[in-house]
Amino acid sequence: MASDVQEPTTTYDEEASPYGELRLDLPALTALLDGDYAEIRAKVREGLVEYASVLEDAETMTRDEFRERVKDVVLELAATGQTGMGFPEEYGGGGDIGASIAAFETLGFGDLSVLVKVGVQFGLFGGAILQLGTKRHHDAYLAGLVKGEILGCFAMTETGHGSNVQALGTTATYDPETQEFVIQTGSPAATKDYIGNAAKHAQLAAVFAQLVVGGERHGVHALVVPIREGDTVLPGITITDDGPKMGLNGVDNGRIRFDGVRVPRDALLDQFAQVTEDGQYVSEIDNANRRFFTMLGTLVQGRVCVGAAGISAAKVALTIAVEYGLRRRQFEATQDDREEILLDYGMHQRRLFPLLARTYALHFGQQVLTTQLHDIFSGVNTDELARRQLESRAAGTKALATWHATRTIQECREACGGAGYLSENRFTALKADTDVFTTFEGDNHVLLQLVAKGLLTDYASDFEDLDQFGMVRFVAGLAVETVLERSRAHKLLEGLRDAFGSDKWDQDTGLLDPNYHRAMLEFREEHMIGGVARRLKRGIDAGMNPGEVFSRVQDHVVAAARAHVERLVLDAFLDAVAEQPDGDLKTVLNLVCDLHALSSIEADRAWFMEHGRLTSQRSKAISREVNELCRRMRPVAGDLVRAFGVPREMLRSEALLSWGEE
Ligand SMILES: Cc1cc2nc3c(=O)[nH]c(=O)nc-3n(C[C@H](O)[C@H](O)[C@H](O)COP(=O)(O)OP(=O)(O)OC[C@H]3O[C@@H](n4cnc5c(N)ncnc54)[C@H](O)[C@@H]3O)c2cc1C
Repeated sequence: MASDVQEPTTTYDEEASPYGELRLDLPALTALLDGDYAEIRAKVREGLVEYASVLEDAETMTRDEFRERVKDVVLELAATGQTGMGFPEEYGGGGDIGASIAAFETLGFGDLSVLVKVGVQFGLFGGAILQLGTKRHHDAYLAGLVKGEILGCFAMTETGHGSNVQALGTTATYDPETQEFVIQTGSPAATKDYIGNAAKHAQLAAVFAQLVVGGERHGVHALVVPIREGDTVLPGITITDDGPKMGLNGVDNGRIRFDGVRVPRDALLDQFAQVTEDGQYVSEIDNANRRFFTMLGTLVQGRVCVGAAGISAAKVALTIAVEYGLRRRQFEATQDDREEILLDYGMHQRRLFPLLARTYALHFGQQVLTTQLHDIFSGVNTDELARRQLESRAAGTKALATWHATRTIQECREACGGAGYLSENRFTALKADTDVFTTFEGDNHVLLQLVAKGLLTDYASDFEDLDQFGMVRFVAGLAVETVLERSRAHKLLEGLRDAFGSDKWDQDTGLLDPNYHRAMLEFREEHMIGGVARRLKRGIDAGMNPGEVFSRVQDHVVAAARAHVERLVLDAFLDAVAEQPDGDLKTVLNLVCDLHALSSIEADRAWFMEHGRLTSQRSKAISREVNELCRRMRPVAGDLVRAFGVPREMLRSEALLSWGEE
């Protein structure tokens, strides 16, 4: 695609602009976005182009044919080594977790059934074997699954329980006579449900079940259970298809029931708990809750990947909408004798550019998360607190990124008008396939409650022992001063007054001052966390049931968590900009970051006004500034989306993207 499609019709007073004339070095920006794993991303991009026809196959093939096609693509990818990068080298993997996330993120530009099937096979199933299993499981399965010779599924969710996994109904009961576990589904609600790879292709399942040893229940554990040989489902196992879905129809999701299925003692993935031959349950982690959350914590990579994929899907949508906006004309709006370019309309800029800026912010937020994950899982960082913070950050980033994807894809579809509605222009698949990102790997609202739990308890060492009610009791049990201390908003305000040298820092500071942006987001975060803590404590002190207190405060809890992650994302963007040497690239990034920060404040201006941080005058000034920033972004908008490096073939949209060419 040409990089100089249409010059904007709007002119600017460059001298009056704090950014001056905008020039963008496209390769330099792409290199910055691709980061440390540019080579791997390039390889995955090439691969995407090779099997680009899969995007069309999703529309033309029957569901059964398409599932087989997707499976074949996944196996081809496995053969090239693109999907095994996170596994140890001794089993044919690449031994680099950061690389595996970068590869997955880049795969997110392509067909999302392929992406999700890769996620199920290598991330979920492979991740369970790697993280929850021990050497004998690694020796038995890893080399085969990395090559795609062993296909597996991750059978955690049941019809009755998705978010509350601790309440699963499937049981694995140890029989010391035969040294086997007996897997039993029990009630219909305990049927494994929505399980990717289960309906057709998986030979093995990592089954999550309540472990019963010597008549005693020890909570949820995972076991490897063979479910199929060739196409034949094994005795005692019933598998049914989940049927057509809203999207991702290249993935074979299914339901599994187990009736007295026996597996050897070795089938228990026993990294965190073992069962001896004579039926003794042994674990170094005494507390069942903590054990459970420790096990789940090792699977955090799945969440990191889904957030990354959401951001990639948003990039695809924005690339199409901005490129189309640079070509499509409607109405004669200026003196020019031609109709106006869509992207020159203020409204079009307003709709797309804040989303584009936020995509950049989330990209940098995700980069920080990936680095943290890599360091912790590669043993570079062994700090326990950092591990807990990583889990929280992964949950929060996944929620923000996937909601952002849903919103962005819809706006971009509308921005392409009727053309956006045609399947050949990609939005049908983007909308349908990403919709569930907000639900799987943890429902977003539930994930944000997890984030809030960490914040309210300051990631205390017993953080993982606490369920919702435990958390309420924990906060309620804190001394009043401690709860007040948790609300650092007051102190923060004093600090800000000193730092800005003004009592009215929130009115006097320049709207484009990054310290102002950060201060606003930090104030909101601290104020909200403090407010939640006080409300929880007040409810308990008044003798209310902890469950009821929590339920009443829940909207506040989720808002606080969201505010926290918003601030983390802004910090990541600010840091990325600050690290750049002075020059054109930094200037453009500053503009994008300013737009992200100010449009975020604008989006929540009711809250800031309610809490005395924004006068109505300043609020209006912020809206004017957002408009101005959008106008200024217009000349570089095309290159800002091109820097994402979405391969042309992944956009499809032939007619749409050649619009206006003679
Ligand atoms: C296409 C697809 C693929 C999937 N693949 C797999 C897979 O391979 N393996 C697997 O194990 N699972 C898989 N899942 C399951 C998925 O992880 C669950 O659907 C998800 O965790 C949500 O659980 P649920 O459906 O039971 O929803 P529920 O937990 O019933 O939630 C329903 C609604 O209630 C709300 N809610 C729940 N609890 C609370 C609370 N405490 N407070 C306030 N609101 C609450 C939620 O926000 C949500 O909006 C898949 C699902 C789909 C749709």
